[in-house]
Amino acid sequence: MSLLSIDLQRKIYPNGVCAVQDLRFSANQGEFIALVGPSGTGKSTLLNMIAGLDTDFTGQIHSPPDTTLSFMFQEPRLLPWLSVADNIRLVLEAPQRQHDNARFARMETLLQQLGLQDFRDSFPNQLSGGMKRRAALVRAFVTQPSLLLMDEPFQSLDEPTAQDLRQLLLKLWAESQPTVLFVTHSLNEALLLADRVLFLSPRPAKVILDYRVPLQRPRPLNTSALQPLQAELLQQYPALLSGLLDRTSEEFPHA
Ligand SMILES: Nc1ncnc2c1ncn2[C@@H]1O[C@H](COP(=O)(O)OP(=O)(O)OP(=O)(O)O)[C@@H](O)[C@H]1O
Repeated sequence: MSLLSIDLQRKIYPNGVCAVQDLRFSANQGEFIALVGPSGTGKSTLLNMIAGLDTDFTGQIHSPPDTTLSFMFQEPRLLPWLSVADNIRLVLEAPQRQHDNARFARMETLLQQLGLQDFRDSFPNQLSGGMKRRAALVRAFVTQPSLLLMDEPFQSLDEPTAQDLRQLLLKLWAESQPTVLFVTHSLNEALLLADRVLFLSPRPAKVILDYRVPLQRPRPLNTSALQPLQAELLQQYPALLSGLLDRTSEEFPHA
């Protein structure tokens, strides 16, 4: 069943930059979709439009009226003057949300599950980069969203930490099955996580390949298992992927 349907004709910023043109796709309930494309093509712009943060565009974005949304950004965006627990409570106590004890219980479970139970009263500047991302993951999942937007959430972390977070994300996703749109520069990360990879053109962004990842779940931890897929993709779509593969081979060494 479709959760999200995107039919965008155009997004032009006031300075004349056209970030998105003729971009169309739909996402089913519970699907994990990676968006991969060159730097500056319009990936963040697209997520902002889907989240309703940017409404100045021509086109349609449809989702059922009861869709609930979480957004995890490149930076964890924790408020520095609040503890980990208070940062998370903030989304539970947002004015439009009813006080719901089950959600507070869920916060405690997630803090435990992500190994943050002893850091619930710590402040963000007392946490490592990986722990801040864990807190951001708790915040993203605690409201049990039906749509989760993730904009390069594991960028600029060391590779083992990023790999741990990817596994945690897959576990949380499997438990509650939100539809995920995950922006990444890394083909390996996309192949490891997603059911489908949407490859975007250079700006203005449009979908140039909608690729279904032919791998069973649970996904292999060892990224060398992804090499045959990469090779096959490169053979089939050489012009499309050569740039991406060059960029990602360094950043994602074999586990
Ligand atoms: N507020 C803005 N005003 C004008 N131009 C903008 C604005 N925000 C983004 N752009 C431009 O729109 C284009 C798309 O930007 P966007 O951040 O969506 O790309 P991206 O694919 O997410 O990039 P990256 O992979 O580097 O994060 C870029 O050329 C960018 O400079």
